[in-house]
Amino acid sequence: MTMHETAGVTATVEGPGRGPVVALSGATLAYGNRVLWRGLDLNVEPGEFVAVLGPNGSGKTSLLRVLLGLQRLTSGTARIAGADPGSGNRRIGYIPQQRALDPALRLRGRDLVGLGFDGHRWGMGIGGARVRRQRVAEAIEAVGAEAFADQPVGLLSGGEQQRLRVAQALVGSPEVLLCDEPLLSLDLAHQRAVSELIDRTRREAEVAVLFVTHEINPILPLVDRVLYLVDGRFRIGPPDEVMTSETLTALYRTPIDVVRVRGQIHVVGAQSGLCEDQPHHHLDDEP
Ligand SMILES: Nc1ncnc2c1ncn2[C@@H]1O[C@H](COP(=O)(O)OP(=O)(O)OP(=O)(O)O)[C@@H](O)[C@H]1O
Repeated sequence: MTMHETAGVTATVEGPGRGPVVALSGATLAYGNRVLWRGLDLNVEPGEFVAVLGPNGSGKTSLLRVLLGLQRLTSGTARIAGADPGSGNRRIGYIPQQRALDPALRLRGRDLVGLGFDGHRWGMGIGGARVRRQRVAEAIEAVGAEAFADQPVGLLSGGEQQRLRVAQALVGSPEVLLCDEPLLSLDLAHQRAVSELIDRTRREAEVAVLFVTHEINPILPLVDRVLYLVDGRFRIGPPDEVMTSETLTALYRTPIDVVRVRGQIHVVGAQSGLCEDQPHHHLDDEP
């Protein structure tokens, strides 16, 4: 797999000090009486990598849905890529939670990736079509998908489909990347490769990344800040501040131990469904 080339990602950067790419202020989301999160203030700067953690049902995907304009806040405000959610989607790359595509889907992988480019400002004149083809090819190469890019996507494995989704999200040179558990169903080599691609993209093109995950360890070195959601409450801060026994005990309101072993974080608690209860590596694994 060749992951050394960036997926032709050169987001339009309006210069230093252009302000947060994602801005939530006093944001509250409730379904009926159930409050997922309340009073959330979060600014994500260009190039910043924010991991969104929390147990099942804590509202991680709902946060991405708010930013995509698919779900209205109950109160507070949200802005993304300089616009209200739902109106600036061309500047947003989105990697949805893995869902197997219909096996009968005849669309080729290359065309799936191309959908991520369409609506782009270059339009579809002769030059535009050439640029589109080139950018799609670069994105496919960046995720190591050349070997299967011309096959119907419905026949590909879950991991192959997922790599094409990553390429689709990056091909339009987004300003912000919203990722919903993008490493799920990828083997370890491709987890590393996709993480590195996202990391390189955000550094080179100053793309802000919001990365929903149940497992922080594969991305721990990349994370600038963690947003940890639990039962309507949240904490935001660098991993060293949030991923501590004290902070998570306060957040879960039940005793939690955060153990660091060989550079990895393991969260241990009596309550089932904790964020890190299924680490990729056991504590006695070799590093
Ligand atoms: N439109 C809706 N109406 C009512 N409840 C909803 C709606 N959308 C989501 N929910 C509920 O809100 C809760 C949060 O869902 P969400 O998918 O955001 O959680 P999550 O943190 O991403 O969970 P997981 O880790 O399981 O993916 C869930 O209990 C879900 O059933």
